[in-house]
Amino acid sequence: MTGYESQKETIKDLEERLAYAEFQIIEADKLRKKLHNTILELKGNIRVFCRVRPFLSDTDSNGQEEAIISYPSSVENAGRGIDLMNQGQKCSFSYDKVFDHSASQDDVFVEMSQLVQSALDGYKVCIFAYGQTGSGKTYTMMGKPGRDQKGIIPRSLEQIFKTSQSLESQGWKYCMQASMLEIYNETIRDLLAPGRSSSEMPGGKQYTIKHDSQGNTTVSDLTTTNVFSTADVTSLLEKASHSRSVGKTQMNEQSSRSHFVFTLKIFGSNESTGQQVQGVLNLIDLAGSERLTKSGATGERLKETQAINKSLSALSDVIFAIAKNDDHVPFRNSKLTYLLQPCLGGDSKTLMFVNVSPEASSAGETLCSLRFASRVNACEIGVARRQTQSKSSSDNSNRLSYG
Ligand SMILES: Nc1ncnc2c1ncn2[C@@H]1O[C@H](COP(=O)(O)OP(=O)(O)OP(=O)(O)O)[C@@H](O)[C@H]1O
Repeated sequence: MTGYESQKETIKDLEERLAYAEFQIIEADKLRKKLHNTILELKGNIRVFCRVRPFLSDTDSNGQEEAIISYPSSVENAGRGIDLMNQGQKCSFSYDKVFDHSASQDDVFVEMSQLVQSALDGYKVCIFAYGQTGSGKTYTMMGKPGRDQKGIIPRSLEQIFKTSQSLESQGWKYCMQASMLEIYNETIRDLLAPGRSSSEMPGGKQYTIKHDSQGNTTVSDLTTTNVFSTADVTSLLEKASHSRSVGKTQMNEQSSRSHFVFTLKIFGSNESTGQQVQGVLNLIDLAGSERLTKSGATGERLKETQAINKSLSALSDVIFAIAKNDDHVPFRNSKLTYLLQPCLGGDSKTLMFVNVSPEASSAGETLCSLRFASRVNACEIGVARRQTQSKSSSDNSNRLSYG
């Protein structure tokens, strides 16, 4: 064999190996999606992760804080159980995952990156953080500046953009639209409205929540912005955070007094297979649940606290109605529950974080949060459906189908 022929042979061999490797990647990706969906279906739709905040230096200045939280050592509850001592009694709970005070932002995100990924596959995904004021919801969802401190929202967006780029080699093209709103005193505020200041609302805007027959949610007059990179979303998040209503209570100086809802709509199409997908990622930082007596709120703050408590109790009414399989679920009793209706009552993949504080002074609040989370964990809301459309079906009809 001549040198030329042997080189040709080598190239052919390499090409065959490359084609096989590409085939294996596609097959592995299909398997990943299938396994992930099977796991979610087996687990039911609303999953619950619990995260315990570390003691903060000003709450444990002498290192003398009494430990009220411990973790069961049994093998079956490892990483899933949490025990709380309240008024001399031990209360035990278990969830899909429990993160102790030492869990890093990275440890937390690793556990949910597959869930985030499924928004790109055409699912509706909803992740929300619930818990007492100062228990770490904003830290979990948004995080702090610095690579290691970034929370779920920036990490999810980084992953979505990175993965969407890598899927380009398989023929996928994605278009993404972001919107951000807050619900403050039962009123929706558009955090990306041009020229918006925290004290004034753009006139004439209605912000009416609507769900269509396919479970897609829109809020009228809400600003939606096309985003092409993590940097685009980061600058929108900065804009939104300036607009957010932040007040001061005795519980947490930087306490967020509103529910914050970040929505990323994802439209994907594959030129080679003709497939189209439409996914949604909802990331929600709820306002803190707190008792009126404990927060020391008066005047405007008291009104805010009452509105927050009303919408959080509407959330628990909805969850309890779903858990009991009631015919009527009172989604319309608050803006928050009506907005979340497709996530709570339908076909999306929903994960709730219950954030808890470790201090003995918060034991009562922690017990309430853990009990609520157990009810949420027991809810089965149906099977998540992927919103996808193939080219052949689009020839006959313009509607998206679920599959
Ligand atoms: N896992 C953690 N590691 C380190 N610091 C944390 C952690 N969780 C929370 N913190 C810190 O605790 C404080 C309160 O947390 P955070 O603001 O996230 O609470 P929150 O539940 O969002 O409160 P609110 O309901 O008032 O918005 C912040 O200073 C935050 O940085």
